[in-house]
Amino acid sequence: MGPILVLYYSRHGSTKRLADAIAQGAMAELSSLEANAASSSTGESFVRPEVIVRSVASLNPSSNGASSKEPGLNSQGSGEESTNVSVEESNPNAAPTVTLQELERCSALALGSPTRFGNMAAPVKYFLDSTSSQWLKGSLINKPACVFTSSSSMHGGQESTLLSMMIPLFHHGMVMCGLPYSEPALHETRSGGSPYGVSHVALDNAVTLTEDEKSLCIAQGKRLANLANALWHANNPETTHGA
Ligand SMILES: Cc1cc2nc3c(=O)[nH]c(=O)nc-3n(C[C@H](O)[C@H](O)[C@H](O)COP(=O)(O)O)c2cc1C
Repeated sequence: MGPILVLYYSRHGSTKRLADAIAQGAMAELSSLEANAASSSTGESFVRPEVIVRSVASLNPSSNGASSKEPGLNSQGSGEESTNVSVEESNPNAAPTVTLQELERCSALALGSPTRFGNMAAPVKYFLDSTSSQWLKGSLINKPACVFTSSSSMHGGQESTLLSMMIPLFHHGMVMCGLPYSEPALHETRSGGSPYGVSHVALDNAVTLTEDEKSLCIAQGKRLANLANALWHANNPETTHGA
């Protein structure tokens, strides 16, 4: 069973916090699956998969003089599409950059992006647009996935961003999982969190997650890991749990 991949882009750190909390939930679920297998009377063994946290690469520096604040503008600032993409600084504390092999090998994917005009950020879309060979090979078919986002305002397009990130994952044949309303924090949250996926509202650029946001991330990570194990086992009936 390949690693559970938590993949994100984050410029200021909020989306990274969500990613780290989802990874924490996934690891907790794997520990509990491992403990259950160890205490099982059937003597079933469980080979625990890794949880890896990765970021997508920033866009390449423009050599045509376009401002880093103006993605997509050409040197005349006309707004016409430039052949060189412009600089998008990433968080210096970002996780290592993902490779296509890591994506291909994963047994589950959590994909996160800041909300940008109600949509995913360009570096995330740019990365997804580089995955046609994984689509051709069907590498992600029947693997579970979830999506997450951070925005600066409560009604600034979190749900549309989450839905937009799901679309390419459906094309890849992934099995989308959100959060059920049996999660108490989904009823109680006064900030981020939705059945479409976990989120953070970074009012005044506050990157720290609320208790409800964090507990929903943990629940999302657990659900993703649990589904990864179940789906992988269903598709590989002859093999040891998690092997
Ligand atoms: C180009 C751009 C577009 C943005 N669009 C939105 C938006 O539509 N709605 C919103 O609430 N916040 C918007 N924001 C704010 C970010 O979503 C917010 O700061 C987010 O928490 C950043 O995540 P990060 O800390 O992971 O970088 C935008 C920011 C930028 C730079």
